[in-house]
Amino acid sequence: MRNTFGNILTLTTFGESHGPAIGGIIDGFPAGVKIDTVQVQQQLDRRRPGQSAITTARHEDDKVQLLSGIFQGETMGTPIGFIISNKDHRSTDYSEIARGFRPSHADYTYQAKYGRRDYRGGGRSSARETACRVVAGALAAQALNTLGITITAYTSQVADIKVEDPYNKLDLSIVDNNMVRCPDAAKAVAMIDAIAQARKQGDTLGGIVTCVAQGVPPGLGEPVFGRLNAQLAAAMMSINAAKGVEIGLGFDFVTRRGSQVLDHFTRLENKIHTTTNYSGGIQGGISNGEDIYLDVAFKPVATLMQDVDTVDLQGDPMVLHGKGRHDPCVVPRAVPIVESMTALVLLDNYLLNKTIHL
Ligand SMILES: Cc1cc2nc3c(=O)[nH]c(=O)nc-3n(C[C@H](O)[C@H](O)[C@H](O)COP(=O)(O)O)c2cc1C
Ligand SMILES: C=C(O[C@@H]1CC(C(=O)O)=C[C@@H](OP(=O)(O)O)[C@H]1O)C(=O)O
Repeated sequence: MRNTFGNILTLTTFGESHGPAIGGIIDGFPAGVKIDTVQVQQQLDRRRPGQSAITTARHEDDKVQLLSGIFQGETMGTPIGFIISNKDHRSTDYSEIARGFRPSHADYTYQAKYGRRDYRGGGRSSARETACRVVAGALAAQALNTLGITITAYTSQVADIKVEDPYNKLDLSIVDNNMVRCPDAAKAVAMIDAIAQARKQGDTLGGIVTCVAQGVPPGLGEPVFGRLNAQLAAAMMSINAAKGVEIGLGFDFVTRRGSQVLDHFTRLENKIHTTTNYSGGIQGGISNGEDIYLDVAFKPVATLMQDVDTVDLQGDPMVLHGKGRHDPCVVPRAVPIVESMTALVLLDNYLLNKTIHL
């Protein structure tokens, strides 16, 4: 199992959902970046379980302990180690799952790959691991902020309830005004209601997180196999339950003619820009200086609070009785995770890029 992300800036994570702790090591982080640890904790609070009526009821305070690499409020250029305790695990919820496989979770594939698995809370396959990405992503975002780069994500769809306005017509400063993290207040109410209803029925919903990175200079990304869009897509698809990524117009390009979707050039304040941004800020795998925006589709959570037919370890039929504390929809908590993965990819590429002209 490869547990490390990145080229120059790397993140290695460890830990299982019901073990004593999770944590990570960030290597290659540049020296001299001022770190606001309160802001790192705030970002973790946006992801933590038990934060609202529409998330898992597992209560973790997710207080991060930064162990190394930061001295007198600044990064040292040395490895940044950190740890987060697991305190509210309830492993008895998983006694049936020890005997059988949840359809569409990772129980069967882990068993097939390793011949064993930590069934408690899904072990390593649990999205609990994403807390580590948020620590690293929050630090990366602070480095990017000093370069004038900002990253904001929000919930743009839950089931069939969709925000129609594009990101640049929305007020992204109000994303956290509601618990589903949707900047369209009316749609947020409908989304929250839909998630609450699904939860009552013991069911779950999917959704989309949209993310925008602003202030990215032209020139980030490796032009062939390491295309910036490929790296972003891989980073997003490494998030639990992510099943699709679109960059710029994405799949909507398919129904347009070339003449309708050219991003024409113009000169603005003595710099070359485009008048539209169908490309989502990336052309030829390289950032072009426009906003980078992308959508990540998340499937409905696999663990249902109802009886589910499955098979046991021998392949004989069995019924799983829905039990435990699970998210009825991952998107409200996926918002800071998508921001974090975007920040890690962009900072990594900034550090990788030797030819960038600023
Ligand atoms: C923020 C977040 C929270 C999640 N919460 C749950 C959960 O409570 N229960 C569950 O079964 N899956 C949950 N998932 C999804 C599983 O972790 C995921 O489905 C599992 O690891 C299998 O991977 P796959 O769906 O990518 O194939 C969550 C995912 C994310 C991103
Ligand atoms: C613990 C977290 O979320 C968990 C993600 C998760 C899964 O299968 O991904 C299953 C649930 O685990 P448990 O049954 O142990 O509570 C969620 O609560 C977290 O995100 O920190």
